[in-house]
Amino acid sequence: MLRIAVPNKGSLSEPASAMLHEAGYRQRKDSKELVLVDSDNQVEFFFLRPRDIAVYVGSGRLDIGITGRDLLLDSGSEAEEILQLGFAGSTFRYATRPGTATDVKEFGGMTIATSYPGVVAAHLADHGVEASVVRLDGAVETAIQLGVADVIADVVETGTTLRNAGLEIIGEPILHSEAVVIRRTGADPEDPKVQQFLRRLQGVLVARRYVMMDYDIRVENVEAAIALTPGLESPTVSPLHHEGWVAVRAMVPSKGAQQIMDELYDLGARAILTTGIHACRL
Ligand SMILES: Nc1ncnc2c1ncn2[C@@H]1O[C@H](COP(=O)(O)OP(=O)(O)OP(=O)(O)O)[C@@H](O)[C@H]1O
Ligand SMILES: O=P(O)(O)OC[C@H]1O[C@H](OP(=O)(O)OP(=O)(O)O)[C@H](O)[C@@H]1O
Ligand SMILES: [Mg+2]
Repeated sequence: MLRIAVPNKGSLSEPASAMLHEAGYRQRKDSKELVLVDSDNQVEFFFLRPRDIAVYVGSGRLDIGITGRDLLLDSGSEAEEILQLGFAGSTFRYATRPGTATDVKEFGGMTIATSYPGVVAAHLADHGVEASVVRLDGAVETAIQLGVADVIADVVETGTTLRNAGLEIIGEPILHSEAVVIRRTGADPEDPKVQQFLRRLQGVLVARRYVMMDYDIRVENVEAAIALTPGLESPTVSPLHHEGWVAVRAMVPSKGAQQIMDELYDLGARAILTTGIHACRL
């Protein structure tokens, strides 16, 4: 049985379970459940604190896990990213009160509060800056107001929390994070159980990002039309009973599908339909 770590709380928890459910796996009904066996699919899910997941996977106790790239890097565990999941996207950045500093290089001798001390210490070392790092569990933005730190380093999504705390961003993002699937560094990349799990999640990603587009078009315009809808490999072009016309079927990114439909219409395509993809294996 494949043993998989899933976040039990926080920003990653709900979208991770939703994605697993879409991929055909059983998910827990009660948020107090810690372990769930999906015998039909031969997997066992362990619902763990997001911050602990890289530790379990890095130790080899669990085969794979879903966590945030920032948490993986901060843990320093012997685990690596094998698939990006496209949710819980954020940047990790420094911020401070206006007037404190304008560049990381000015942080020397200051105190930096963060929930990610591993990431921050490594970043400061890379920039040759000697500063103290104070680890806090959350609500890090308040640390400056309460005099615990001069600078914070924290997750930024919309920037609203920083603005509300009267803080301004300093420098470029320390990293870009999103939810990722991880496994132990050096684990067998060909493991068929892991490969099947990844194909299922990739199927969900594709089903979320693409729609199927069908349309009819005159033969002489088909080349111009398929330039707009090249598909992932190659579009299907089938003859129609109506002479001089063909039917085209191709996957197109759902973002921008309406614009493609407008352009196809202008090219003379008709009966242009898009349908959602429920699941797929490429
Ligand atoms: N506002 C946010 N937008 C996107 N991703 C976020 C946000 N806040 C946290 N994350 C991501 O969630 C993961 C951290 O999960 P964790 O459960 O530790 O914190 P959380 O989601 O802030 O939950 P909580 O603070 O309620 O415990 C990280 O990968 C982080 O990048
Ligand atoms: O840029 P924003 O859209 O404002 O989002 C970023 C905030 O979201 C998270 O906080 P959370 O609500 O999880 O509280 P926490 O600080 O206690 O983790 C994160 O730690 C930031 O504080
Ligand atoms: Mg948080």
